[in-house]
Amino acid sequence: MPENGLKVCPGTQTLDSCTLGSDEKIRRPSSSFLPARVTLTNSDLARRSLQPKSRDRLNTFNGDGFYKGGSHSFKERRHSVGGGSDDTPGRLRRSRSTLTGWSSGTIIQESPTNRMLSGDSPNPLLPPKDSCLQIRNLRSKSKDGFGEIPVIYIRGGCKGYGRGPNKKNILNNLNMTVNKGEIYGLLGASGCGKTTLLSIIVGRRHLDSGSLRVFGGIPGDTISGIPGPRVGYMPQELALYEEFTVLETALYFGRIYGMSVKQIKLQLEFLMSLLDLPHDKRNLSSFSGGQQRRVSFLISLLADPELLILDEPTVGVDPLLRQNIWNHLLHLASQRRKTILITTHYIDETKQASKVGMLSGGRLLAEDSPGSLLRSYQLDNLEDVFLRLCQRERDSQESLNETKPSLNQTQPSFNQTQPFTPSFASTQKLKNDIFATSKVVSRLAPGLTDPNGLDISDVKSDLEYFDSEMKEKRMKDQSCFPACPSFCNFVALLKKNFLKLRRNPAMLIFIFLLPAIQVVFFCVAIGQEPANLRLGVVNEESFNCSDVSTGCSLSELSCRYLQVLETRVQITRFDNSSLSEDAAENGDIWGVIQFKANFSSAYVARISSPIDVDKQTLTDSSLDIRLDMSNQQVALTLQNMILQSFDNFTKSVLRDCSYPEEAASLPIHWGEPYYGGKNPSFTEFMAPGIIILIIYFLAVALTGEAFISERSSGILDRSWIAGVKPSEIIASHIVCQFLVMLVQTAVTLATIILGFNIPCRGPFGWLAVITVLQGLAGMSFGFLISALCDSQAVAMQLSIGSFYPNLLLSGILWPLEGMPDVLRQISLFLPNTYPCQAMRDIMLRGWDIEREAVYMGVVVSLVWIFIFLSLSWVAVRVRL
Ligand SMILES: Nc1ncnc2c1ncn2[C@@H]1O[C@H](COP(=O)(O)OP(=O)(O)OP(=O)(O)O)[C@@H](O)[C@H]1O
Repeated sequence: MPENGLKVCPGTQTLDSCTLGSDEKIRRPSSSFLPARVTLTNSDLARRSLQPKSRDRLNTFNGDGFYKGGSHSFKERRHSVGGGSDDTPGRLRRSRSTLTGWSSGTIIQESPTNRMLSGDSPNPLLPPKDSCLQIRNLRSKSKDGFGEIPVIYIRGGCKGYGRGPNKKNILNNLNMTVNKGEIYGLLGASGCGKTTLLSIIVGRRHLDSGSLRVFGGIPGDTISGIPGPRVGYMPQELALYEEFTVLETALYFGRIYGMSVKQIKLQLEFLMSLLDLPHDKRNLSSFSGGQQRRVSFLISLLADPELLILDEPTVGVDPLLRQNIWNHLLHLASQRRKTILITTHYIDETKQASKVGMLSGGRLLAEDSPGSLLRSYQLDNLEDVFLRLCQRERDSQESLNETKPSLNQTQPSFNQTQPFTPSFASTQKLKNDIFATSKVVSRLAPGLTDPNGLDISDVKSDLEYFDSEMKEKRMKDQSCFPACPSFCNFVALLKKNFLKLRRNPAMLIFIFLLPAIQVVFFCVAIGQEPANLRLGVVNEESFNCSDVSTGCSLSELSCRYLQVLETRVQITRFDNSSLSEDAAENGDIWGVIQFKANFSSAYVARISSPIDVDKQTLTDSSLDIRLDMSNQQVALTLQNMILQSFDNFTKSVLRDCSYPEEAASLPIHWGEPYYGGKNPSFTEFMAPGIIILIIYFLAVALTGEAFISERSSGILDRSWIAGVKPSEIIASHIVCQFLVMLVQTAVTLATIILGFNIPCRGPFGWLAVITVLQGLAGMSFGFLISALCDSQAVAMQLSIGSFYPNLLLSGILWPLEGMPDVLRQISLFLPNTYPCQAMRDIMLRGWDIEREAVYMGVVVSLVWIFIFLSLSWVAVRVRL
């Protein structure tokens, strides 16, 4: 969008942008700097378009008389002084306005507050003069003290929601001027775009097209002071931490505004008395709705801002207090020259405003002082004026629909979304008149070519002037600006984060103990050898085994073997194989061992002379075993027990008969393992992965909603408008979470290593470092999720969605060597894979940091932290 040019809102017809009605007034927005502005009726314009050129003298007047003048640049206007008022004529200002010469126009005069001399009265509550805040509070007055630039200046502002055919235009070529010291009451039906407009002014949203300047700068540009303490914003929602007291809330926002604790407390005392708020230490959650609204209002006043933007501040406030609030606003505007933009549904209260803007159909139907509006429409109250304007809009819209159906067909979304589309013409003839008028106007003033009724050259020069002023100020203030607020904001955010944790001690203890609790569950429930497994036995040699042989006795050896086996499994004896099979098929036992009637003699023959035995002897000396293999872990454990028991049984027989034990063993010798014990447990294999999993995903869960609740409650917006930056939010969360994570890591490692004797053969320090880094990676991922998601449900789904790939592919549950090659390569890029292997190598192999596998665990964790934080920062910046 060209900043200095004006264009018609996308999806809006050119003619729609004109502010003319059939007998409506034409305002000249470009003459917003003038004390006296002129509005013309449509008939005036039409008449003028037919007048000979020589009669179109350009005159400026203020209600009493005319000032004949031509075109002057904006800089010339800065030298103008005084102005007219509603009731009393003031001194004249020179103007370049090309339309001020039409004598039949209605005069829109400057409000009394607008005529006040420049310069704020000294405020004892303001931060000290040497603070950065003070330097940021740029005076909107020009160097020579005259001709202040407007505080809010919007020309041709367009804003819509949605895309393509679903796009809803909310603001359509809106022009608005709010001058210093004015109370500007913004009126409009619910849903007409008031909040949208306010959020654009404070820099939370951006115009699709058109120009906006606040304090002469573009919101978001640090030198404009927005976001920052120059603006006090009260949103419609509460947008406060309900678990905080009023003082804590004030301290949080006050620090962001750069105020000292003393200043905050001083200001708080005054504002609490003004707003009749209770001086107790209750949390805001126990305040009534009206009291909460007043606290919200208090926060917007806290830094004594130059510009107050109040979105329905008097909702839920009793009439007496409402009048108090208005009295204070009037005092701020008249005595302190504060500028106040206020939306309200109580139309009547805006009669106290210096100017009222009536928003409908995306633009201001009228923008004038209440007195002028009442006089112009000859009505008693503003509500009737508003209704009259809306009714007129509706009528003209209907007549336009009747006469020009094709116009609507081309703009379906426009008409659907804007019931009170402004009436510029009710017939084609009228439209032609207006275009003819525009042509005359452009002949009179060469810069005026925009059929929307805007003097493009005026707007262009205004914007150029603002920009040059801002450039000058930026150069002057550069030295102090960047450093100071960041530290103040960081401290404020950090204190707020810790306070939030402290406010909920039960939750804090739970957060600290949760990893330990999970580790205990893991160590107790997972990795232990299955016990009390039931095995059926059909022993044809001896059913009861009443007489178990000992020493070198070689009879009833089956009973001797079962005696060894019984120490590890539960044995159930069956008379015959059909009964045991039934039990196994019913799931009562995990398997059946069957001995032949001549097992002992056949087995002795087999081990005595293994080469000479016949096939029958081999069969009779074998144990017939069938297992239920449905549970691999149980089946493998049983196989292992049966084999080990048989090995022990054979060795004991050979030993008792004075034969070498090894004679019956497989000719394999298992040496000392390089790493780990001879009988490694599944727990040891799983422990490193479990530590990572617990720490990483607890961090994801704890930070995954960090921004979401703050964003949905409007607190994030409010903090941002107060001057907080995304990097500060992230940094404060990192510090806070880091300390929480240190405690979690200490508790987890102590539980697993000291509590459950899981060995850590390598350097404990590096184990702790990788654990903490994994927690930070999880925290950063949580930030990313919360920056991307609007709702907690979506964030939860994303967290769970990421949990399973990490669990299954990172080698936590199963060795990477068991995966297909491609998947193994992919899994190496996951944030937990290398760190898990590194921890396993430290704990079980005892490796140190010089090993590649270990330092890769550190490096990969750091890389993922960087990636997640960078993406979070981008996401927060884009979405904040
Ligand atoms: N983020 C958004 N996405 C889509 N539409 C939106 C969004 N925010 C607001 N709107 C729509 O824009 C229109 C103007 O909303 P806005 O909140 O500005 O109205 P309002 O005049 O402040 O209303 P009220 O007086 O009830 O607070 C409404 O129709 C609203 O539904």
